[in-house]
Order: sequence, then C-alpha cells, then structure tokens
Amino acid sequence: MELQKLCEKIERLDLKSMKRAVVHWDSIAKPLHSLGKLEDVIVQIAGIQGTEKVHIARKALVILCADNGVVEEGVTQTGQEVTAIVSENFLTDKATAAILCQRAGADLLPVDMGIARDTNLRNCKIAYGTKNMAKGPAMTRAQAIQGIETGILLVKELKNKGYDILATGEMGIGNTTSSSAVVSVLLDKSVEEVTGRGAGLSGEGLNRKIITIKKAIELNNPDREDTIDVLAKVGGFDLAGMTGVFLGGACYHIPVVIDGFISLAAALCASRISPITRDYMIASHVSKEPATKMLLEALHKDAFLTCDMCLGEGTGAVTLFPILDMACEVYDKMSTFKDNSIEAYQPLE
Ligand SMILES: O=C(O)c1ccc[n+]([C@@H]2O[C@H](COP(=O)([O-])O)[C@@H](O)[C@H]2O)c1
Ligand SMILES: Cc1cc2nc[nH]c2cc1C
Repeated sequence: MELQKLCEKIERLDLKSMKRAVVHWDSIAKPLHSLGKLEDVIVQIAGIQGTEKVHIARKALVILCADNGVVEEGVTQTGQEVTAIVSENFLTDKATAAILCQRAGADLLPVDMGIARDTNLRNCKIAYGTKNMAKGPAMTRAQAIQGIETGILLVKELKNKGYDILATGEMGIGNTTSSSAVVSVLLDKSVEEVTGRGAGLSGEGLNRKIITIKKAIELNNPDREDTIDVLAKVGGFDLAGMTGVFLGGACYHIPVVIDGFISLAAALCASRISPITRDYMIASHVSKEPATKMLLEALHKDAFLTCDMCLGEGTGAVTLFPILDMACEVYDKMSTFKDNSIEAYQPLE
C-alpha cells in the first residue's frame, strides 16, 4: 500500500482498554499509582494492543545497519569498515546488543539497509552506503521512501510471526552526523546545539563535524515541512528504515521502544509524517548525545533510564525490556484490595 494511504489508516489508541487497565492497576493492593511510569506504560500498551490483557512475552530488537558517505569528510573516530564488522557480530552474539538480547529474552533481527559491502545479514540493501551529503543529496527521494517502506514491512512480518513488542536499534559509522543534520533541520536548532561526539570523536573532529553538517544543510537546502525530503537530502538508510519501523508499529499495533539519539531522530521523523505514531512509542533512556533531551521533549516523552549510555545498537531499548516484564508481571499477578480485604483508595481525579 502506498505510504500516505498506510499512514492515513493509523488509528488512535484504544481508550476503553486503557481505562480498563487503569481500573485494574487501581484495584491492586498498593497505594494508587505508586509504580508510576511502570503503570503508565502498561496502560499505554493496553491502548496499543486493544486489550487490557497486555502481552509482551515475545520481543524482538530490529537493528537497521547502513553506511554513510559523509564519513569521507573525517567526521568519525573510526573507519566505515567498522559498520560491517559490528553488524555481522550481531549474528554471532558477539556484539553488545546481542548479549543484552539474550539476557532480556529478545530475538534479534539485524538488517542490512545499505552497508558499504556485502554482508550475511538480512538483505534489504538500498545501496552500498549513502552519497556524501557534503557534496550533494545523501540519497534520492525514492530511496528514502524505499527505506521507510522496508521498515514498515519488517514490522508487518514480525507482527505476523507473533511478536508483541519491538525495540529499535541501528549500527552505522557516521550516523550521528546524519542524525544531527536531520534534527537541526526538523527542530530548527543550530547545528552546534544538536551535534555531539558520536562514537568518541576528538575535539578537533567535532569542529569538522559541525562545519560539515552546516555545509550539507546549506548545499542541499532540505524542506523542513517535508520530512522525506530531509531524510533524503541529509539522512541515512538506517534512519529511513527506523522511521518505517515506528510507522509500522503504529500501523500494526505493536509498541516500539526508542533507543538513543539516532533512534530518537527517526522517531521524530515518524512523528512528523504521522503524529499519532508517537502514541505507539516508548522512550527507554537518555543518551549522552546533547540533542537527546530536546528530542524527548519534542516527542513529549519521558525516558525511564538515565545511565549515560551512548552505544546505540538498541542497547538502551533492550535494557528497558526486563523492567517492562517486571511491570507486566505485577500487573498480572499482584493480589487486589478485595483479595486482601483492604478498603480501596478512591481513584485520583
Ligand atoms: O544511540 C546513541 O545515542 C549513540 C550515540 C553515539 C554513537 N552511537 C553509535 O555510534 C555510531 C555512530 O557514531 P559516529 O561517531 O560514527 O557517528 C553508530 O553505530 C551508533 O550506533 C549511538
Ligand atoms: C566498535 C563500535 C561498536 C559500535 N556499536 C555501535 N556503534 C559502534 C561504534 C563502534 C566504533
């Protein structure tokens, strides 16, 4: 189905299921709302899944992997070849996200959206890396749409396989440069404000990165009212794919956990394409990259964890999974005021 038509079909959360979930929380023998955000997130998932019988047993992390042509400008600490190496490590459980997934009981789906060489990942390659955005558009509009549609189709496939909840991750040397460019344009913030050290860039490198992003924005002149134009001109294949994953979550009623800076940038893109998509997103952690807080604010999201993580790969999102499992377990198993013959609190207004 055409992207626009698909987005028009995205539904609001199911308020009746959310109300029933609140009633259930309020019947549990504990002070009202004393599990705070743990309660709120279960209510949100009830609204997404259209039932107060929330189920999150089957979890997956989708990692969109791609290279960025802008790396040739010297905006990263490591070389482009690292993207393929780390991405293939996801398959042999040698990368951090893979180890966290094992612990959290989540399956992992690493996807080649555009790594600069052939890999043995799931092949959704759009091209061998984007073009250098400091010299022209990173990709064509058709490629940006292909990336978004790929993300949506991946979610459809995972929904059909029975997954209940997804986490987003990415791997791509240089993708904090594309993310900062996208965020600067969409939030109308200065490049300096939204640009950080990515995967450990030196001070001198950071200056070069800022100058490069400014040059790319000036040269390509993306239209901030047209998110696909922004993604195409200064984005990346991983960002486009993740944007699709967030849209897919909303299309197919699956909660999608946002990871760090790059994932938040994609969440912003999805929310600009279809604002309701936000309701299907769960913010996991506050990455150390400087624009994280403004992105969370723009999305009206409050993250659960502040651990100074900035690894990407979906590591922050997967770290939230055990907490969500704990919340769900209390919601399912805890005894009620009635069971304990305790007089219930009056629900708060
Ligand atoms: O998730 C984050 O907040 C985050 C912050 C900084 C870096 N990263 C990871 O580091 C890589 C991008 O950093 P860089 O410096 O190459 O643009 C990419 O593979 C990301 O997964 C991720
Ligand atoms: C080794 C390495 C692992 C990563 N994982 C995500 N981004 C990364 C960047 C580097 C450099």
